[in-house]
Amino acid sequence: MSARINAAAVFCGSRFGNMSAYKETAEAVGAGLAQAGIHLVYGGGYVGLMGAVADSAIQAGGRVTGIIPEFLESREVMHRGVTELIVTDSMHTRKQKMFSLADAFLILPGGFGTFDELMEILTWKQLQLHSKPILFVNIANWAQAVLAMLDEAVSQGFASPEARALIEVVPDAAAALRRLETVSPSHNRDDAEAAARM
Ligand SMILES: Nc1ncnc2c1ncn2[C@@H]1O[C@H](COP(=O)(O)O)[C@@H](O)[C@H]1O
Repeated sequence: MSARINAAAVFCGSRFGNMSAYKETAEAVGAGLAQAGIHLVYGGGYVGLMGAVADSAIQAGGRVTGIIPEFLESREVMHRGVTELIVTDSMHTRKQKMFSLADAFLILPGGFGTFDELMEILTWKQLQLHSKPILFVNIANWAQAVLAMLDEAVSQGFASPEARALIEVVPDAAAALRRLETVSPSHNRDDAEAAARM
């Protein structure tokens, strides 16, 4: 696969979850990005699926940038084997930096932090601050309840069907990696200008 984009940000859990498929998916995504020559941008931790995606990308020879806020350095066990580690002063700066480096976003299984990251990147897209793809990797239907919540917001008249369509749901790592092959780097918006509005 030849890379059409430079970098993808992966949002995922700082825990492994209850099914082996979650870790296997994180590893497949990490290795697949590396093999495609796509730079992995992630939250900088060594634990859970975050560590798994980074480790597999590193093992496959990929470029990995971890971005972690100073106060989480010890709690999430900062990964010291990554190509580049950026320590930020806040959670918000971390997300802004991840946003500005990435051409696309992959959401893997995770907990509340992953949900926060998903909703922020989705609402920035809803506000037309960016047009980068958001791929929700719905392994074993783990995200069914999240997707149902989004659908309900549309049903209840709180969100538009167009906004709901801003998330692409893919079933597994292979489908996510295939979709990335079709994405062009996003140059239609000045990231610095967009970041100033976030
Ligand atoms: N409130 C939060 N905002 C942004 N990011 C967060 C928040 N809480 C946790 N995080 C980060 O998200 C990832 C994954 O967390 P999980 O809860 O395991 O999904 C991790 O890097 C947290 O620091």
